Amino acid sequence: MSDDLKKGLEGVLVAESELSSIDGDAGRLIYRGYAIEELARGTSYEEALYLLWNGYLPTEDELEPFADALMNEREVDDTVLETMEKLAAADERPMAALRTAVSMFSAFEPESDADPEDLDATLRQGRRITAKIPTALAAFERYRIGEEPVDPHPDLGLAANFLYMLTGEEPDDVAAETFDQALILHADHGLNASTFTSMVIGSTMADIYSAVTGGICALSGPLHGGANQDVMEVLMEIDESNLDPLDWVEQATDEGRRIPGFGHRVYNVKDPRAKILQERSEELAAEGDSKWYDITSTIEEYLTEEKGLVDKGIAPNVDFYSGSVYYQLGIPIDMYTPIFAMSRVGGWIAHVLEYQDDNRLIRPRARYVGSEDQGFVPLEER
Ligand SMILES: CC(=O)SCCNC(=O)CCNC(=O)[C@H](O)C(C)(C)COP(=O)(O)OP(=O)(O)OC[C@H]1O[C@@H](n2cnc3c(N)ncnc32)[C@H](O)[C@@H]1OP(=O)(O)O
Ligand SMILES: O=C([O-])CC(=O)C(=O)O
Repeated sequence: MSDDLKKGLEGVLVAESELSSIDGDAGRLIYRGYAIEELARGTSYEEALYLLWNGYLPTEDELEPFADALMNEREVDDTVLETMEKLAAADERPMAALRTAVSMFSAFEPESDADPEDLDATLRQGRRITAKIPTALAAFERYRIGEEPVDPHPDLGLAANFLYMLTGEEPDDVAAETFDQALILHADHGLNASTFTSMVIGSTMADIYSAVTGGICALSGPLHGGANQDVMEVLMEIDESNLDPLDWVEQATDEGRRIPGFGHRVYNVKDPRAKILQERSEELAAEGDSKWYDITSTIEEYLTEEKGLVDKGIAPNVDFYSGSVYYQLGIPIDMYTPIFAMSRVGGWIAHVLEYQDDNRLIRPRARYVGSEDQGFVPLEER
């Protein structure tokens, strides 16, 4: 037994996986052997899900029933909708509402009595969760703006349907394709903190609802999925400060503030997903308001080149450009992290199933550095 302390489990190997691989020095990400760039440009989120869950890219004949099954399971029980309405009225945060919604879905799971070792049943349960998350989230947003939820659209895939349920209007092709691509880019990423959380929960053979709920909790933090919202808030803070963006960043870094959307445990170079999202952000900017793209790219250039962060291995991560993309799609800022969850649920489910297929309880240890002998004193004598 090694006594080496690996704070934050950095570099600790805990599992084998065929799902995704990251080369942090080359800035390369693959899902099951396919480069993320090819998947982002050539597939839909449904195809990426199929790939992660089944191990290969589907044919058209395989994709159709898979996408239909997802469509048929989009509706959520009225009790969930009523809860979304109450949480919206209580000004709850969308990420917390989503956490509650997923936990509630299990009450309406038709296969709730399935044997935990029946991994086919777990996958069907996971598919139901994945199908319902956009519906619950969009309903929450509708209630928040004083509108009724919009029923799922019978002809739209997961990405376009979410935008439709959010706004009540069918998105144009650019919006639907950009959002679909963002979902593909966020679907999996090795043993990141939220996926590992789901795996730890899954390793106890707890149900997939618990594992996904735990993943949502871990994703919500600012060091992980919460950073995409923080990036947009920083951009707005810069805009409202009336300072030159570079003066603002100079001041922030001098004060020791961490710039959200920068830095990564695995990448020492720019995240390949950030490159793709940057392209999307630039394209959207060319058609509309270029302000957010301009501020973001100016900050990147300044931090990486002039401040030398790139030499320290600190570069833009996936969250750096997703904010300006979502903003230009008209998505409310506090929905950015829930959208990340809407996509990453695919990876959580895939990793839990892969791990449970050859399960061993995850249980590390801590080095005890407390006192060995305090000398016990009964309550009345303390
Ligand atoms: C989807 C995702 O989860 S991607 C990550 C999203 N999170 C963010 O964007 C938040 C900002 N980034 C960070 O806080 C970090 O880079 C993390 C948490 C992502 C990775 O952290 P770790 O691998 O644990 O690195 P750690 O926190 O030890 O930082 C290492 C060094 O880089 C510096 N650093 C890391 N990120 C940043 C940043 N965004 N801005 C400035 N400096 C940074 C740290 O100050 C530290 O410097 P030091 O050694 O001189 O003290
Ligand atoms: O891998 C990580 O640690 C964080 C990340 O980029 C992700 O989860 O997409």
